[in-house]
Amino acid sequence: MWRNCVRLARGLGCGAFLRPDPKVSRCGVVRGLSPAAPCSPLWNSVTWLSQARELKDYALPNSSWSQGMMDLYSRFLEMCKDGTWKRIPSYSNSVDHLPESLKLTSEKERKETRLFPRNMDTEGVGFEYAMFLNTSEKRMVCLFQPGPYLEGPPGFAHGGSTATIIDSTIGGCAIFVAGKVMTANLSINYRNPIPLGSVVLVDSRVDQVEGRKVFLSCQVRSIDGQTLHAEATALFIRVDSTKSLQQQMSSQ
Ligand SMILES: CCCCC/C=C\C/C=C\C/C=C\C/C=C\CCCC(=O)SCCNC(=O)CCNC(=O)[C@H](O)C(C)(C)COP(=O)(O)OP(=O)(O)OC[C@H]1O[C@@H](n2cnc3c(N)ncnc32)[C@H](O)[C@@H]1OP(=O)(O)O
Repeated sequence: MWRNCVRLARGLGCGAFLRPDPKVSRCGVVRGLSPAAPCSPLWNSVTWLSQARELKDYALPNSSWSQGMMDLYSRFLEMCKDGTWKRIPSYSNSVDHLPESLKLTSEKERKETRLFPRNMDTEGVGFEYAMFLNTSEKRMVCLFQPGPYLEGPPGFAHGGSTATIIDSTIGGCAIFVAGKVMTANLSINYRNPIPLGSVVLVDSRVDQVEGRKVFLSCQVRSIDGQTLHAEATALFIRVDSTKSLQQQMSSQ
């Protein structure tokens, strides 16, 4: 079963968080993948992408990460050891995250599907973040360090960038629990501005699932938990009938 989980996760592009992969360099680039590399239907289905270009996992530490970001990241990695939490790898193209079963036909044909927060060319200037999933709690947390290109009020993160990271974290949580979803509603209360370069914890969870509707909530807090920066509720709608990633992983 473990082997199948690993295979599935590779198909999802998740190999990096399941076990160290010798093909993944320290900066998270997956090198030299070919059809002869570890084989499973899901793995094979993503090799056409990796042949065309290298898959870089952006949710790994880089030199722009502050000590606070590194410390928090290490704390969550520790919590991954007993399987309670899982580190979620992150790529610049959204389809690289998805198994074939969750892709629309048009996505299969499209080679470039840029995922907005992962498409800044310089490390540290925009969205630096790493996500961790707790499946039993239906919870996704995101460690977020906003860079200077996200400036809104002088010295602070633009509210739209905060909305983006909330939407991505909540969205990631909804995807793992419910499968392919779209944001239908996102309601945010901004409580305290987020200083650029600081590190905050975006903590989201699924509160309820009613048919195709997935209701979630989220809080954005400082690392010490003392400052509430924002809180949000969201409604996501499932847009197809495929099983959730969580169901697929547990049925392997
Ligand atoms: C992008 C993939 C990345 C993959 C990542 C993989 C792994 C995760 C790792 C890391 C996470 C990283 C990234 C996270 C990814 C994504 C986050 C961003 C997500 C987005 O950024 S996504 C873009 C913005 N999003 C839109 O662009 C949606 C535009 N919109 C529509 O596409 C339709 O509107 C739709 C599909 C929403 C519904 O359309 P529909 O036709 O399927 O359904 P319908 O309208 O019938 O509604 C069914 C029932 O929901 C109720 N309902 C609908 N809307 C409501 C509302 N607003 N308020 C209250 N209730 C509502 C109805 O009232 C009815 O309720 P009832 O059944 O009770 O009558």
